Amino acid sequence: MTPPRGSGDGSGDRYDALVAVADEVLVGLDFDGTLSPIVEDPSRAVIHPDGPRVLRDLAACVRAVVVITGRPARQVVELGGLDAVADSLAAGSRLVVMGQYGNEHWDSGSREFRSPEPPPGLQAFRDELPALLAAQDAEGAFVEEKGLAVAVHTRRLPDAAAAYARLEAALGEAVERHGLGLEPGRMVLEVRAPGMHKGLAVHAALEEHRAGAVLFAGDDLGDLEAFEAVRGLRDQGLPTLLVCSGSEEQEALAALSDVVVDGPAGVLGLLARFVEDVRSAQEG
Ligand SMILES: O=P(O)(O)OC[C@H]1O[C@H](O[C@H]2O[C@H](CO)[C@@H](O)[C@H](O)[C@H]2O)[C@H](O)[C@@H](O)[C@@H]1O
Repeated sequence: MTPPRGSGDGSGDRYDALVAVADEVLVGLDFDGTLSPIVEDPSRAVIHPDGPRVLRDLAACVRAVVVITGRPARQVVELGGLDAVADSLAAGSRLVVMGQYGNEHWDSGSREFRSPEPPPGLQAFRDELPALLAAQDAEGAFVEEKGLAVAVHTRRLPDAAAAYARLEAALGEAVERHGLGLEPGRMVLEVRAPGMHKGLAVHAALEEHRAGAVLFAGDDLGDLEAFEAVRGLRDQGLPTLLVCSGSEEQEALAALSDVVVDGPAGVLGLLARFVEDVRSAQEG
């Protein structure tokens, strides 16, 4: 099989190794910037048009497809049209969402949402936030309420990068005072409970689905721990493939990746091709 476009040293072999053990593969996918194109308004970040079909076909040939996202699980099910995808799944397919960096859970079988209580300290931080934004000349920042977290977006401010830099320092100090964690992302600073991250979510998913191989795709800093976890699994001998959904805005994952593709369209193109290659291998 031809290695995927943009592949670096050894990535063609890694891709082929995953095709060969497809029914053991856990596919972990970030949502924003990986399955849905980045837009200014987070409530409008719907899945790429090819997403539902590719997720359905992929789920039919791997152990499980797990969307591992910073978003609330309920929001990703809505923005991804995942209830409809779940309705269309072949018997035995598994589609899962691990929301809020692995703190929340939804799956295509039960369709139930599980979520813990918000972290202590979050309400006190919320109360302080308007004054913090005003002190940094960032009153216009969009504040996204996530239940277990609060995300401060600078994308729509006149000088988004400068506002981001000012807020990163100020929010960092407040977050520490309230015993919370700061998650930096693409023009977003998220305040949430410390402890959980996507690397732990990858390990939990691997165990839950008894998977023996991993493909993970992401685009942003919140995916770093997942990339590191997958590289650790590779060192232990598991077949793995790391896919970066490339953008000019965030390049941190490219050096850790086996394949860099062009945004969500590129990720879904690679996954569709993976499905085709698995089907060909099974037929022939
Ligand atoms: O883990 P993810 O699925 O990548 O979620 C991380 C954050 O994504 C969202 O923000 C990003 O997407 C927005 C819509 O395209 C964009 O406007 C924003 O600039 C991006 O950072 C989401 O709104 C956050 O809650 C997530 O934490």
